[in-house]
Amino acid sequence: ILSAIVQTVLRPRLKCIDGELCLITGSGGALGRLFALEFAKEGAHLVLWDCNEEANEQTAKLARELGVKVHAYTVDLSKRMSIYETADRVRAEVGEVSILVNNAGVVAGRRLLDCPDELLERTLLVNCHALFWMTKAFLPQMKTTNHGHIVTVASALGLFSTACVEDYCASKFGAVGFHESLTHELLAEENDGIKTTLVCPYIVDTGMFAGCEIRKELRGLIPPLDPLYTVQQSMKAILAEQQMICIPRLMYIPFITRALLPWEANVATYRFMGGDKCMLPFIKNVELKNVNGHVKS
Ligand SMILES: NC(=O)C1=CN([C@@H]2O[C@H](COP(=O)(O)OP(=O)(O)OC[C@H]3O[C@@H](n4cnc5c(N)ncnc54)[C@H](OP(=O)(O)O)[C@@H]3O)[C@@H](O)[C@H]2O)C=CC1
Ligand SMILES: CC1=C(/C=C/C(C)=C/C=C/C(C)=C/C=O)C(C)(C)CCC1
Repeated sequence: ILSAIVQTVLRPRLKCIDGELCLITGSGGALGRLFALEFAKEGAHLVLWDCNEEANEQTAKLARELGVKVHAYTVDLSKRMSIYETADRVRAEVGEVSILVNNAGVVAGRRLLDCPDELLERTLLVNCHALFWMTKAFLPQMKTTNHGHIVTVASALGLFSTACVEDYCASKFGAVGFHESLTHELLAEENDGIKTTLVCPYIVDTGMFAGCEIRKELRGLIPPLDPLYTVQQSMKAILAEQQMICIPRLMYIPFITRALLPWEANVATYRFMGGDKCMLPFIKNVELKNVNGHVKS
């Protein structure tokens, strides 16, 4: 506890990652692209994985302009063999990855009973199962050198839940459990040179949860996060080798009260803050998008 207090009060030393090889999944997306650019600014060479080739190439182009080596791969993270085959290619064509940022994520955005099974399954495959295959592919080499870092971009919804995003909450609670168990394993085996960081943001203004909102009066108090701010806070935590970060810090409160308060008290708080129905406008948005082919505000 004392060490945690000292680390909070004093500015922690940030590690140098110049020349390290960093793999980022979902690097064609909003947060993935910003992670790529922040890691590039720190001098890390990049391996970029995304299913969206065009968006990924755009990220690669932006990162190359910062003077680092970048290799982009098109991969479907919902397919185990696609992950293993691409990992083999990375090892043969680029080298050994020492920083792994598991950032790619999806959400069905439909009510459970209206949602095709495949869409629910995809959320678990991309947000949770892929963590197993990525770790199995890249941890062995990190273990041989006792050096590396595995970052899991989960969510505040991996620490507490809300209504109508069962697929997403299940996958992100899974990601949090995976991260914690892996961290304990590395510590128990004294692989103390391999660090882990869990990133748990609240709504980020990237469009992924467009429309998701809490009670109007409270929106000023807990506004959606700026994507760059989210990534910069995450970077600080990663470079400080911090085990976990909630963004904003306020998100530690529902995480703690979930365990501390009786269920009914949590339900009352959700109702009061508009946390109970926050996903309904988001789901409406997805519905409109599916009907019209574009998102309406
Ligand atoms: N935005 C938010 O409010 C929050 C997001 N997060 C988490 O942050 C992470 C990044 O989110 P964000 O940047 O907003 O999302 P984006 O949708 O902008 O980026 C996700 C990227 O992952 C790609 N991707 C999706 N499925 C696959 C797949 N099967 N194989 C390979 N790549 C895939 C997407 O491609 P395509 O676009 O083609 O689908 C996209 O480029 C996610 O894990 C998300 O859960 C956490 C908290 C809040
Ligand atoms: C449930 C709940 C809240 C709302 C949380 C929301 C709206 C979270 C959205 C997170 C997202 C979209 C994460 C994506 O990964 C409050 C008001 C904070 C506190 C009361 C309980």
